[in-house]
Amino acid sequence: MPGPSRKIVDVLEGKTVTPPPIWLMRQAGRYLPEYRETRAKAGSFLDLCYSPDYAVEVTLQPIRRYGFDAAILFSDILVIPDVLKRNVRFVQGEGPQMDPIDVAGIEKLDAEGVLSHLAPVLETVRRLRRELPEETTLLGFCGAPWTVATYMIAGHGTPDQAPARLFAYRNPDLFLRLLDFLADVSAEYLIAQIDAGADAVQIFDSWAGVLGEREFKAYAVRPVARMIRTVRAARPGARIIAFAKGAGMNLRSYRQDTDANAIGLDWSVPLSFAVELQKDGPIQGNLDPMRVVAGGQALEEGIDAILQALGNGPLIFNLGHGITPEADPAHVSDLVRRVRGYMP
Ligand SMILES: Cc1c2[nH]c(c1CCC(=O)O)Cc1[nH]c(c(CCC(=O)O)c1C)Cc1[nH]c(c(CCC(=O)O)c1C)Cc1[nH]c(c(C)c1CCC(=O)O)C2
Repeated sequence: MPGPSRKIVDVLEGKTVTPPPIWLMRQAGRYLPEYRETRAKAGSFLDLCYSPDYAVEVTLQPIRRYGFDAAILFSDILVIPDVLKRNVRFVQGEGPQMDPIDVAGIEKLDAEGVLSHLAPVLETVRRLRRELPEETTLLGFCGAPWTVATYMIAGHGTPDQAPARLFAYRNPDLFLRLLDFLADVSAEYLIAQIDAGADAVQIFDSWAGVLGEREFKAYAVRPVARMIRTVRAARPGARIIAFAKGAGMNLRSYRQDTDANAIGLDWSVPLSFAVELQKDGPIQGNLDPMRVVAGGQALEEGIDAILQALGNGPLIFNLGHGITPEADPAHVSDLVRRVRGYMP
């Protein structure tokens, strides 16, 4: 029996859908008053991630408001270090923190019990697939090994991930083992999300842009390729979006090297280069989130430039990174209306 038609699934399988389907990275978040209200009730941010009732609710909020073509599971990439017992906490106004890991800590990492600790997140995925409209794609996700490792090594966010880069130069073999470990744990997590009902998954490599050429191959491409190989070996046909933020020219062979179905583009990727990348397959992106904050002409011009350059090929309309808390929800309505009104 053929399943329901989901536009983002169609694009991931190589089709051109006109107008292009749309969702936004961080579409559930602090720019929405209803999110802030649920967040206040839930306790800590991790409590929100591990409570299926609240996590389902905040995932659905932007779908109800805007009718996006995809819902993305509400969780965080840092649940992986959390279940690896790194003592993750989200301090209001300071971003995420955890116990920094050292050589001895890496040698002691143990994947035992990881999936059972993530059971509430998988329960959220199952409930979402039941509650979402048939035509809405459900996206699961996780962080890429490099990006997750940067937080594990520094113990917090940094402007350029100097601690992880330095650690990798000083301990190259151990660092590769850490990335392989994270790749294998994360692949199992993605397989479990797919089994729970995710139609596709996105791998977020938010810090790919701080890597030199050789390090990009070793720390961004290789572990993500390993993850995708593992997921596809277990679940043939699994649909995967890989988003390597700030990767620039390194994106040229990223799709081929990782075997992702679609690649995500940040707003610094020139549209002329995006056109080249789209010749090899589906792309996702790449509106500057600040255009959504600005609204008006800045928003309209940014949308139109993307639609003109990329709207007649396989495109998932999205931002070039997550929407920010300052964004006006009314500007998001304007964005959705304009993309849906596109006629080639
Ligand atoms: C690097 C990264 C993280 N988390 C994530 C990434 C990769 C994407 C990116 O680069 O933005 C991914 C993420 N984080 C969140 C989602 C949920 C789904 C969605 O709506 O996109 C997703 C997909 C919720 C969240 N994750 C976080 C929030 C805000 C927490 C709050 O409500 O107080 C949300 C809605 C917290 C978080 N989580 C993280 C940071 C650095 C922060 C603090 C910065 C901030 O506060 O915005 C780690």
